[in-house]
Amino acid sequence: MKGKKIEDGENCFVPTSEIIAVEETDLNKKQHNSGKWQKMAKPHAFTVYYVKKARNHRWWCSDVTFWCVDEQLCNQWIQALKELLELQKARPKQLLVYINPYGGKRQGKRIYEQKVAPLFSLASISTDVFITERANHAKDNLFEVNINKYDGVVCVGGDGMFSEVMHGLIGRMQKDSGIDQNNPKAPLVQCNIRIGIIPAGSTDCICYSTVGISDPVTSALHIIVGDSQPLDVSSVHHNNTFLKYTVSLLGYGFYGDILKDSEKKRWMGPMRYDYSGFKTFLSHHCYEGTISFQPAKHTLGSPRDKDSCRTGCHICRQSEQQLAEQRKKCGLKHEEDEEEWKVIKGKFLAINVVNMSCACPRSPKGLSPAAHLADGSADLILVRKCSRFDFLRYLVRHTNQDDQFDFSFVDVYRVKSFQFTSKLLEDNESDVTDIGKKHFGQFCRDHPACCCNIANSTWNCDGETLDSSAIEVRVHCQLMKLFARGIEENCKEASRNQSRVEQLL
Ligand SMILES: CCCCCCCCCCCCC/C=C/[C@@H](O)[C@H](CO)NC(=O)CCCCCCCCCCCCCCC
Ligand SMILES: Nc1ncnc2c1ncn2[C@@H]1O[C@H](COP(=O)(O)OP(=O)(O)OP(=O)(O)O)[C@@H](O)[C@H]1O
Ligand SMILES: [Ca+2]
Repeated sequence: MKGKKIEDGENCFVPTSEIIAVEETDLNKKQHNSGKWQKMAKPHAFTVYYVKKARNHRWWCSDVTFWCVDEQLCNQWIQALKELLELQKARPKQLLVYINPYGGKRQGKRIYEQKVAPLFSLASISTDVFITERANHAKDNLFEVNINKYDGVVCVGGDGMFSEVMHGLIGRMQKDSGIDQNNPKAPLVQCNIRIGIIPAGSTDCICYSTVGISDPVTSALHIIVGDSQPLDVSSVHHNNTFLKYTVSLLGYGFYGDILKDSEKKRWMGPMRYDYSGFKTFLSHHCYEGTISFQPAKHTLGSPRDKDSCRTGCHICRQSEQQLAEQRKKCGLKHEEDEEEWKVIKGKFLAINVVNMSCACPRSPKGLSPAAHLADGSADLILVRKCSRFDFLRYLVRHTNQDDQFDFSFVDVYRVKSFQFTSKLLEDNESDVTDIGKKHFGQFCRDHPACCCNIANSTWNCDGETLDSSAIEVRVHCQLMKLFARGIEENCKEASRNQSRVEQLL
């Protein structure tokens, strides 16, 4: 925390919504060796802790101390400011915190204790902290706790840890409402308890894509000020059996293979993804299958838009309204039953379905830069069979300003539902006796010019593997909420203005 002292004739401007706490200042602890206050017999002071916005969406906690000769006046100020803070009704008072001590670089516990807990305590937030001892511990626990006691759930870890907490909360919500998650068409009940993410994982894509930076202090401050960002969630089913929910990447081929290989190298920490990424890139496998999807007609946006989803996004708001109206018109009928399906068959290096941009430190603009957080749609990115060199050109564009969709072998669609069946499965399931067709994969492997793999790939679902390759996916508009506000526009500008105001007043 950086502090400053406001003296005679100076002013400081801080919006109430960005005040973290107000405290009487202990002048015995605080040095007051400047100016006229030194001469004063018994000065009084109070400190206002507030959000300071820096570059690249980073927030930190700053403080300003106000000095005064009159004790009563000082107390009146403290009282008035505390009352103003009480009016900030969206702020959480009681949080349930889950820490994965083994995520990312295994720093979750230290990050929470050193960087986050002091801020929560400054903001008078009470916490029940739970350190996980095994995978799915947090998820299982969420089915048992008295959830109504809390104003939010915080997960300290990576995307996998977030996924656990999300499954716990959404699953609990459906169970309590008698909704069968195995029914792919079931209208899921929205989850109103917000989740906060303290990034301590390997990719931290969900945090990065919803806050703009992967930084524990910034995330803690978004929780403290009570931000709220609705988020689309997609459900994944196989043969009327629920598999998983996803909010970031559902990837087959390249990202599925990276994940599968990297799971054996967990000991390498976040580096495992680069190692397995390089290996998978060299192996250059493609997979054959059939994709069907329903285009998202309710949303105004397109994946090739130049503008991306920002705080208070109007595309998300209007798309959600449009969907609600459609649902009203259709009554009990499933509106998706009426809509057309598009079918695409082919050989793909990667099939990615993303509910958000999937921006992360490795790729600050993400897999689909114009994807929206809460518009009830996902972007389906198909990378068809191409040369290694072309695939590398495609990958490199995730790290620079060039358009990664501007390739003849890349197609992108905005969808509301999606299905995939691998060729291998189609062949095994069909009654065709043609041996050649049944062993298509084998032919491909034997054919030197073809890189199609005999085996299936695996689905990477927010960093977890799925057991089935044939899946059915549905986007559920704004199914849950995060303690975040999306990416703020002109962040640099905002921070420059704030400091200018502070200097001027
Ligand atoms: C030449 C450089 C090209 C760099 C291309 C970078 C593209 C990076 C795109 C990242 C997208 C992340 C999507 C988020 C997925 C999360 O739900 C999930 C769980 O945390 N993370 C991963 O699956 C973890 C996925 C990790 C992916 C790492 C990919 C690394 C690729 C390296 C390819 C090297 C080729 C070099 C050839 C000389
Ligand atoms: N105590 C624990 N022991 C082992 N595994 C755990 C424990 N707690 C949680 N997990 C599991 O660890 C997995 C990975 O955790 P996490 O997402 O935090 O880190 P990561 O995989 O390094 O990061 P990212 O998902 O951002 O790539 C999660 O799927 C979670 O279920
Ligand atoms: Ca979306």
